[in-house]
Amino acid sequence: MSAPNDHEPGSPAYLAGLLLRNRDVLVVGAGHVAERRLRRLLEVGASVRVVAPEATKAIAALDEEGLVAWRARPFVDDDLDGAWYVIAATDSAEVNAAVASGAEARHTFCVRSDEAFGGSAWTPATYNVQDLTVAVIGNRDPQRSKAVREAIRQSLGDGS
Ligand SMILES: C[C@@]1(CC(=O)O)c2cc3[nH]c(cc4nc(cc5[nH]c(cc(n2)[C@H]1CCC(=O)O)[C@@](C)(CC(=O)O)[C@@H]5CCC(=O)O)C(CC(=O)O)=C4CCC(=O)O)c(CCC(=O)O)c3CC(=O)O
Ligand SMILES: NC(=O)C1=CN([C@@H]2O[C@H](COP(=O)(O)OP(=O)(O)OC[C@H]3O[C@@H](n4cnc5c(N)ncnc54)[C@H](O)[C@@H]3O)[C@@H](O)[C@H]2O)C=CC1
Repeated sequence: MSAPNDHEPGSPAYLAGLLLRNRDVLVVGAGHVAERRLRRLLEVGASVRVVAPEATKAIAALDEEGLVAWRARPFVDDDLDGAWYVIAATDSAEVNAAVASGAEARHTFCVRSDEAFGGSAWTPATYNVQDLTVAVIGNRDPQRSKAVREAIRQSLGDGS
């Protein structure tokens, strides 16, 4: 399946602060990448549905606690209905492509975790200090984005 976008590498992302509180967010896949993103989505109050046959212990525990709604089965296209934002984080390129193309058809922003240009959004390296959120997006170099975030964290100090 071809990538729905045709960005040039290096084309900048338009950074928007999504207000996801109580908004439906779909996470497809429940492995370690999904787990990292879920934490952040829950911090901002999103209403998260997870679809995956298998989940990490931490995600299964969040489901038990009622903090996310996990459907223990493979993705189907209808799962995308109603979602404001989608994360495709399965270990199958085919499934991630199907998620991204279904989201594209619905004009719903979607991160494709295994192929940057196959989706319509990227996840920044982020942290919060008081009422400030710092987010860094690079060009497919997450380690660099992480390092820049840490440099900003140090320059601000934890409490400022
Ligand atoms: C394009 C983007 C789209 C997106 O997924 O949103 C993307 C894409 C890809 N990442 C890959 C690999 C890894 N990414 C991480 C980690 C992070 N990745 C994040 C963001 C982004 N990753 C977006 C770009 C943002 C930017 O460039 O600024 C962070 C910042 C945010 C977050 O994930 O929360 C978070 C660090 C934050 C933190 O820790 O705080 C690790 C480390 C780990 O997992 O421990 C690895 C393992 C290897 C390694 O270390 O490089 C692969 C290859 C996958 C494969 O091999 O198949 C692709 C696919 C591709 O580039 O096409
Ligand atoms: N963007 C990023 O930051 C990173 C991306 N990756 C990429 O993300 C992918 C996922 O990585 P991990 O979370 O480590 O994988 P993992 O193997 O821990 O988890 C994969 C998940 O996908 C689910 N899954 C498989 N088939 C499915 C289907 N048909 N429908 C719904 N869910 C399905 C599995 O049940 C499991 O929950 C990797 O293949 C890699 O390409 C890896 C590291 C970082």
